Amino acid sequence: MTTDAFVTATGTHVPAVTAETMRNVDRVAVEGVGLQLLQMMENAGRTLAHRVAATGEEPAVVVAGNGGNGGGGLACARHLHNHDFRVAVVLDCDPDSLSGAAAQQYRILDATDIPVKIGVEELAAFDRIGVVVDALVGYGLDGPLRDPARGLVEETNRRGSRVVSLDVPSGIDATTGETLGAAVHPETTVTLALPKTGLRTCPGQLVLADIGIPRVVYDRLDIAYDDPFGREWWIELATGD
Ligand SMILES: NC(=O)C1=CN([C@@H]2O[C@H](COP(=O)(O)OP(=O)(O)OC[C@H]3O[C@@H](n4cnc5c(N)ncnc54)[C@H](O)[C@@H]3O)[C@@H](O)[C@H]2O)[C@H](O)CC1
Ligand SMILES: [K+]
Repeated sequence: MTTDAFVTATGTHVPAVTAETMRNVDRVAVEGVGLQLLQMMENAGRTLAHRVAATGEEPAVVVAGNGGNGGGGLACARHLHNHDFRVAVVLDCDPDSLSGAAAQQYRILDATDIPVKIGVEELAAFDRIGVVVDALVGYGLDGPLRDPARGLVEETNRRGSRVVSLDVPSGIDATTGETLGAAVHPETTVTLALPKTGLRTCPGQLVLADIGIPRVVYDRLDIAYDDPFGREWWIELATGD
């Protein structure tokens, strides 16, 4: 299901999609045209790194879950580190519980000297945090945030840190926009490929990142898509009101 709810600075209308439709986009991208999740995740992480760098804040602390959202955060940490930004990672889980593309991202990260810590006590132990990168949960939220993710969100909010969220602010339902318990309050959300219907009421700036999905995928899913990016790799969106 899509609703035409976002518009670019040049007036292009961008269809918003539910979490279910986004899963279908991922499925057709992988099974239909051969784009791998790891490729899309890497594109997501690199664009996120650009937006985090633009805050001018250091250190950046990437708070990462164990799914696709977390994997994008791990890629972001590596791209920031490659460009001499001070960065650390706080996982909400033991790295051994990572799987698929997120585990592949962690394996690469583990070859670097980026500090990786686990749990809310480690987040609280930072003397100073320039910006929190919220890569805990994206469109895979299944209900009110549970610990440890909830504790990490509450600590982030307690600190009052600047926050940049990946895809969907953690704790907000990607389809309905409901906050089902605790949720972060990002200044910027970098959402991926297409905006989600639940982002209409999203606080702060909304940036849409191209993660390399060819438009044929949208055509196959009958999603009315006018290229919103032109010569840009990411663009700012406003609600279409
Ligand atoms: N084409 C795209 O849009 C792509 C998006 N990518 C990113 O992948 C996520 C979706 O990944 P998925 O693994 O399906 O789910 P999440 O990572 O969002 O969430 C699963 C993660 O969250 C935990 N969790 C879920 N509900 C709760 C809860 N109520 N309380 C606590 N924790 C919860 C769960 O345990 C998992 O750890 C998308 O948002 C993008 O960021 C891909 O990178 C590439 C393609
Ligand atoms: K998130």
